[in-house]
Amino acid sequence: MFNIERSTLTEYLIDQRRHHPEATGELNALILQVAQACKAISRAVAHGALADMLGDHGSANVQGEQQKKLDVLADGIFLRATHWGGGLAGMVSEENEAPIPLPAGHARGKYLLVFDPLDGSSNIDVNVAVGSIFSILRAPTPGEDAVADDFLQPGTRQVAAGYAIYGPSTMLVLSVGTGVAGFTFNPILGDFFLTHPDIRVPDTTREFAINASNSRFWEPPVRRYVDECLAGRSGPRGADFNMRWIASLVAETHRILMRGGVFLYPRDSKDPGRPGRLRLLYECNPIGFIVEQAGGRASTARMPVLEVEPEALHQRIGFVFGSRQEVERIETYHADPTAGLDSPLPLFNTRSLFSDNHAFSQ
Ligand SMILES: O=P(O)(O)OC[C@H]1O[C@](O)(COP(=O)(O)O)[C@@H](O)[C@@H]1O
Ligand SMILES: [Mg+2]
Ligand SMILES: [Mg+2]
Repeated sequence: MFNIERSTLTEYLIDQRRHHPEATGELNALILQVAQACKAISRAVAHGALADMLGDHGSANVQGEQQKKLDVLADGIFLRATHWGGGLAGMVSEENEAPIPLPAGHARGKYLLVFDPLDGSSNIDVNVAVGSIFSILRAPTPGEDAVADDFLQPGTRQVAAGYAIYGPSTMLVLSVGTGVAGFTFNPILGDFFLTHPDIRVPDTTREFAINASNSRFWEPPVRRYVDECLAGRSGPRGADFNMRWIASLVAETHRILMRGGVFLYPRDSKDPGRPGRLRLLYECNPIGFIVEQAGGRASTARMPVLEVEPEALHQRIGFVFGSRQEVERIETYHADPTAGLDSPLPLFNTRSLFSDNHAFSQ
């Protein structure tokens, strides 16, 4: 049961470092500090009401969202676990408007850390899985304090990204750019062990995730996509679809990595000041990096999300990711909202993007 024959996270990182003979070990040290933070947050989440962890903190963050006690605690844990480490030139968190100042009189490193310390906050009080998300970028001026503009790098430049999920078991899912590996936390040994060595997102799926309460604000291509899924076997897709909505991005991501699926939190007209719900730098980019490294696709529905040039630290954006064929279909609908509508049969019969739809052509 202790699985000590499996690689630990540390062993995995040392092994990955062999691909980079010039590496100093700073990246590995930083990832291990993040993992340390996730262990501490996992304990806090697990103790729940016993440790007075539930409920509101009574404050609002920079985005005007009510902070939960665990949002604030997890933010502090991330900060303390990483800011003395030496590898960092700066850090940005969901919970802080500006980059968090690093301790004075301490050498600056070559990496930037961007994180969502507690994702899925609305689920804390109802005991549903939550998580933490992180992204690591190179500092444009290593050795010096980073400024806000230094963090505005497209997701393609991420060196590493990952998330921890605090569910029935705690897991860390990580990519250092060589695929995706999943580690399960052994609370008795206090370490993460490699349990999912090469996670791949299946190309096809019959499961989608979207917050349907926003449907009146959706754009026509999203409405069309969902309508076609809901139409099931008798509709143009010729297959029944299942639906999930957990309202924890990490939990949705984990499900999609484990068994496929497609997730949409698209651009909508709910709040004109917010083109989308999720934040580019510490939600969409790290999750997009993981998903693409696992062979899936991550998009704004109009372009690959990792290619977006960020404009602000807390920028929101439409986000669609998961099984490649479904994301490509949604992108096609956005590029041409009437694609295939004039001639219902040919689109679904040809050996094209939609050629997986055997049932309809039968
Ligand atoms: O409540 P909604 O609109 O369904 O939004 C759910 C989304 O909001 C989030 O909880 C936002 O993240 P935070 O909890 O870190 O603010 C995502 O995890 C989730 O996908
Ligand atoms: Mg979040
Ligand atoms: Mg959060």
